Amino acid sequence: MAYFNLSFLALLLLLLPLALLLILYLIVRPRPVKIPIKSRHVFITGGSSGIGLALAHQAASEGARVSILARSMDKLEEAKNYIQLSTGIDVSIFSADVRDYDAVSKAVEEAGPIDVLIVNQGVFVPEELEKQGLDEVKFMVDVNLIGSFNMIKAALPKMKKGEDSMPRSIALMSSQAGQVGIYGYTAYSASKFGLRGLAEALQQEVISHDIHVSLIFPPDTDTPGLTEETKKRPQLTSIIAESSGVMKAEEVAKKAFEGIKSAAFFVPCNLEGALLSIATAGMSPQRSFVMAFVEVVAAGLVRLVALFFQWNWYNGIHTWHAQNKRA
Ligand SMILES: NC(=O)C1=CN([C@@H]2O[C@H](COP(=O)(O)OP(=O)(O)OC[C@H]3O[C@@H](n4cnc5c(N)ncnc54)[C@H](OP(=O)(O)O)[C@@H]3O)[C@@H](O)[C@H]2O)C=CC1
Ligand SMILES: CCCCCCCCCCCCCCCC(=O)[C@@H](N)CO
Repeated sequence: MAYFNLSFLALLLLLLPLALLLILYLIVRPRPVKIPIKSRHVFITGGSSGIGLALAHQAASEGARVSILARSMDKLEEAKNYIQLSTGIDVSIFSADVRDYDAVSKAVEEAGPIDVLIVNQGVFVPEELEKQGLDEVKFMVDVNLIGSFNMIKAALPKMKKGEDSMPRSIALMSSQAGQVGIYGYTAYSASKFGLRGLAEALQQEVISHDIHVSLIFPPDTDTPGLTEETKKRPQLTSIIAESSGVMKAEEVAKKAFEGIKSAAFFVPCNLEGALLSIATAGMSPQRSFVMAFVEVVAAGLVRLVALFFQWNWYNGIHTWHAQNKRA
């Protein structure tokens, strides 16, 4: 009898997760889809530097037709030459400020219909809100958030009527600071959290046109932008950001393309990022039933880990203030 009960229990323990996996397999929406890159038109904003340049290089290496957009023509030409030399691919360049809708619209018109739009441009000036000028706050929101609206508004009509019948992608470059608010990043985090709302709503609007939205969440990444940023970053910003380490732009680009190709809605880039994505899954879509399973089963435990991170960060903030009062 005891033997029977035990094996029954073991069977149940095995069947429950299998049943959950089956249910999730049946219900995950949107459905999994593959986005081909080879021979397709990949348009990257902020493609002349850092992560954007690494993305452009990777797209070219995979045989895509690549266009990049940024303000400085000099940096665009430098990027074009670099990619030409290392891949033999000729990249189209467009000089425009994403804050200028007409300029962006004209660039998109010239570039032709886009298959994969990567909205990657971004600016970051970390400072405590009390010290930061509202002009800088507005600058970050304008470039990172409103600039992304401008890009998508300009590209969407032609993306809907794609030339081929293959699925297309709109990918947005967020940041781990777009998943959790970080000291010194009130404006930056707000601009990146904004991208999440944009992405979630947009995915529902474009799904019937076979367009798939991805949100990429890198940690600190070694780029010209980060070099500038660290010169003026509050110490506490760096201490908290160190929880997730630093990646190379090429590594982020590789993760980003893996995510884009599998049309993942959330694209974390490192282990901490994977945890962060489970902790902040919320009501975001999830196409992978395996990831959905992990999210459901690990939710409580990952929340506990998140609370330990907050414990650690707040202790750090208190300690820092105590020390700097004495100094
Ligand atoms: N580096 C990091 O630690 C992390 C970065 N990110 C995000 O990744 C993205 C790229 O960052 P990163 O590679 O470090 O940045 P870089 O500063 O190295 O490059 C930024 C790119 O964006 C372009 N750009 C900036 N402002 C505008 C504008 N108004 N209109 C058009 N293009 C513009 C720049 O060209 P130009 O100046 O000529 O216009 C450049 O090509 C950003 O969205 C950033 O928030 C996310 C997490 C971490
Ligand atoms: C469940 C537990 C999760 C634990 C992991 C938490 C780690 C969070 C670290 C946040 C780092 C933010 C870096 C922002 C980089 C950036 O965007 C700037 N460099 C500007 O470009």
